Amino acid sequence: MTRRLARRLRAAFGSRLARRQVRLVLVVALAAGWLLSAMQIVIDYRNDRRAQQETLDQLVATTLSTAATAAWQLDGHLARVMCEGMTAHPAIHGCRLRLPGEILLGDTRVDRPATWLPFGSGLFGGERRLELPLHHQGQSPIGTLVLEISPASAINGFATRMLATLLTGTLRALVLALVLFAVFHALTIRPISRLSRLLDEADDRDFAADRCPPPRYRHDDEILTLERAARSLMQRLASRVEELRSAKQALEETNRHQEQRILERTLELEQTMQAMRQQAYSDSLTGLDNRRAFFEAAPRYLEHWHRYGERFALILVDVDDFKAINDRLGHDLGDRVLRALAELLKRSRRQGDLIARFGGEEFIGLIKVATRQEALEAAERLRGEVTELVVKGLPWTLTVSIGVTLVTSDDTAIDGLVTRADRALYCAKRSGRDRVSDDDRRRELSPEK
Ligand SMILES: Nc1nc2c(ncn2[C@@H]2O[C@H](COP(=O)(O)OP(=O)(O)OP(=O)(O)O)[C@@H](O)[C@H]2O)c(=O)[nH]1
Repeated sequence: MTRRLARRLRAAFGSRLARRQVRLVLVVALAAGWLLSAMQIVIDYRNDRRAQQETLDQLVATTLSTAATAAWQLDGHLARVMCEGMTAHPAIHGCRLRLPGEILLGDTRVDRPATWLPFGSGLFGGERRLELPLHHQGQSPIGTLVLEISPASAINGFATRMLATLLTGTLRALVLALVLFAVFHALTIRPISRLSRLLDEADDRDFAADRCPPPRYRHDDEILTLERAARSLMQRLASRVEELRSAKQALEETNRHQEQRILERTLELEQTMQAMRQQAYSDSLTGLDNRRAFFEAAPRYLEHWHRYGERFALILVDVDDFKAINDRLGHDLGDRVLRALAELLKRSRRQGDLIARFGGEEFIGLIKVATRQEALEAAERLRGEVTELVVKGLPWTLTVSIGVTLVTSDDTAIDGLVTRADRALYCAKRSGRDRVSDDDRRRELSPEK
């Protein structure tokens, strides 16, 4: 219960608008309350003074004849009773009946409480003394009635009433402020606070799905209009956000699709380039590297020689009388012979060797060897294996001539090596074919047939 009340109070006074309104309402209500109290006090003061004066006048008027009788008859008892009656009035604190010759027939004084209102004497006049001459049947004065008047009790009474008026005025102002605040709060602050909370806390998806309940507000006024306008604005915003979200998703989907297509295209391109590279660097008939591939790769072999001291020999292998195979047995058989020879070269190739079709019926190779002798032996072995090749449709033994040259430290370009090997090959051909020749000795190494 207490917690609920505390929550309600927090909700009521939590907003800045509410706090500002409390201050304003308090100031206005207190100012109005105190103004009304001040007016009431002024009226009260005037009435009080008039009433007091009238009472005093009446008292004096009714007492004067009694005082005159007491003075005429020199009746001290009557004078005392009269004086005691006079001092019973709160404004009179002294009463004296004085006969000529300063003889006192009656003298009564009472103590009055002091006044605590600082400006009381100014408002009600200070203490004063009334000396009223007493006459009997129109004769010269037979005595004097002396009254000492004090405004203390009037001032105190007035002050007490003034305080009560101020207190009730303040209380009334506070109650009024509370009522005004409650009304303002119910009419404006609460719906505005709810609306601002609703706008603050709701998610755009809530607005899009119309999941936000409207604030409980039933008055058809500007606040309701504001709430409707805010709701419609938020709904429009929410639908725009939704559109943007879908557009973003569609864009991301398209991007993914495009990336996928780019990847596929790149792969296709790479495969095409690989195929083109393959075509550009390999011989379509035999599958060996072609002349271009050989000339691009060969410099690396020379570099190896110079950097690591690895030794190589260049060999040129040329089919003997190949024209005769073509002319007599047909071009297709010629092709088959070239393919069979290429297969043999591939089989006998060791790791690190570079073998290529140099052109026509000529093959070239950079083979790893330790010495010139080893190079010649390898060439010789190859030549022997060629003679054992069986090619279907070829009625005679296939032979090749091989030119060999060793790579030396002076060789910086592959062209010079090819020229040397070609010279050795020419030498082998001229010496009768089916033999190996090296460029140094310029003679065939194969036994004479
Ligand atoms: N079938 C076929 N023949 C080719 C190919 N390339 C070149 N030729 C033929 O190879 C033959 C080479 O003949 P030549 O240069 O006279 O050489 P050869 O007849 O072997 O004579 P030597 O080399 O002196 O023994 C020519 O007839 C070319 O047409 C090819 O790819 N396929």
